[in-house]
Amino acid sequence: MPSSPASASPHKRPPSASDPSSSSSSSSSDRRSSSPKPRLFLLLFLFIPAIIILLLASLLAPITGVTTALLPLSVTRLVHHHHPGHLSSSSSFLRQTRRLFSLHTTATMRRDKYEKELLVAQLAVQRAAILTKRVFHEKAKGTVDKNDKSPVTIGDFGAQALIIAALQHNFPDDAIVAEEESAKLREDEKLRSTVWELVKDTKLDNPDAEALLGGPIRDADAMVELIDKGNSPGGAQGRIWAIDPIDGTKGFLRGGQYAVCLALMVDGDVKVGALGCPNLPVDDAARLTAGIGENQTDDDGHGVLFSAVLGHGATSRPLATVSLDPELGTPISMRAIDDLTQANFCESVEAGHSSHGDQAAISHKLGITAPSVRMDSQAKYGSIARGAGDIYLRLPVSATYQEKIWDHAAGDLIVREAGGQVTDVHGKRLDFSVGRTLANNKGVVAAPLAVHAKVLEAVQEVLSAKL
Ligand SMILES: Nc1ncnc2c1ncn2[C@@H]1O[C@H](COP(=O)(O)O)[C@@H](O)[C@H]1OP(=O)(O)O
Ligand SMILES: [Mg+2]
Repeated sequence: MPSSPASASPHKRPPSASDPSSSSSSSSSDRRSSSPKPRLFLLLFLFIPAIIILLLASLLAPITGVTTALLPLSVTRLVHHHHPGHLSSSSSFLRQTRRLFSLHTTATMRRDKYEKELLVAQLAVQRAAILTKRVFHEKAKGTVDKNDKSPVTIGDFGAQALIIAALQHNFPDDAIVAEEESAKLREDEKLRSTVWELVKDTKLDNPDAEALLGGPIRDADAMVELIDKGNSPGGAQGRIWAIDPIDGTKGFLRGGQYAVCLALMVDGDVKVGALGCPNLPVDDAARLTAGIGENQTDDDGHGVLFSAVLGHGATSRPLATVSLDPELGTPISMRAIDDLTQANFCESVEAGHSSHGDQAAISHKLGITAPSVRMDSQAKYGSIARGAGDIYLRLPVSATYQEKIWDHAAGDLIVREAGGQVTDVHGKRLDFSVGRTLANNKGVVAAPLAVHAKVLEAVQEVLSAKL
């Protein structure tokens, strides 16, 4: 039968030499009732460590990313739980201390997940993608000029303005590297009003999500100013967003693949990436087909959003699903390739962007017989990340061309988080810390981690004369 606690029993057990618990409990209760000094000692025993923890955690906060806002709350709880009535339990104190630290660890992890950044990036990409789709359909109706590059220009400016508006609203101190600058828009009144007509009423159909992005842009002048906020020189320090409002302009025009691309770099390292691909199938299991490069408009319910946060994996979800839950989405991973001869390649449609001849020679060297799938934009990165394709090569054509960071930042992270490796043709990781271009890199070799070295070897053998 369980014995009742000594304090609750009207008949105290007699102290026994063989029963240390009873002797200590009785002596401690005696001490409690007879002398204030031990109480003071215990108070100090609890409060001094609590204060030291507070000071230490405050000092470490800038390094670890722990939000100091949590500290007073935790310490208050700690102190409350240790009023004199509970002072006898040192294990309870240890428990509370552990809880305090675990609270801080959770806070750090939450912060490392870049939850808000991911959510804003996803929603901003989704909203901008709606605008690009509207431009495409206006073009089809003949409302915007079909014969020149104006649909691209309108879509580029409009999407960039909408994304920057969302970033400025949520992270006003962050720098932005974006592809477009507004000079053309300032000169051309007609172009400006066409872009404004589209921008002013492009919104997410979820009012909470739209509010999170800051709602509509005030007026056409504000829109032009926002576009110019994307003029950061980039670099190795601080938080910098990279935007490509429409990557794959040729694909966009031909109803093929294009992507709305957004990534956050912190001190030169990509932490968050979002890629909206309006003309890719929603289904992650659909393998790439030769015809994926054209006539793939979103009319058939296409459109996928890829996202990744460094260290937290990559996901995909339908581009049409607007949600305030950044974790909604299906984890994606690259296809495990046992036999490299069964792999498939994707590459640029434009031979001027990546050497088709070198790619064919590399395929041959690796014993790959399937013809490469040609498609525009970072949709290639998204496609291999979800195992629809396997390998993406970008083989330099020009000795002087420097790849732009906005053409690779989101895709690089999404592939690596899906179990891939991304390097240049020399085997170096892409270096996003040296400005607006990848000045330290040449070309791209993206493949599942397990076969990347083998693919790189073949690339280097084929390119040996040029490297
Ligand atoms: N010579 C080149 N080599 C590699 N990429 C290029 C070259 N010229 C332009 N690009 C860029 O390739 C990207 C499209 O890639 P993809 O062929 O994979 O769709 C575009 O952003 C385009 O940049 P830009 O927009 O400045 O023309
Ligand atoms: Mg681009």
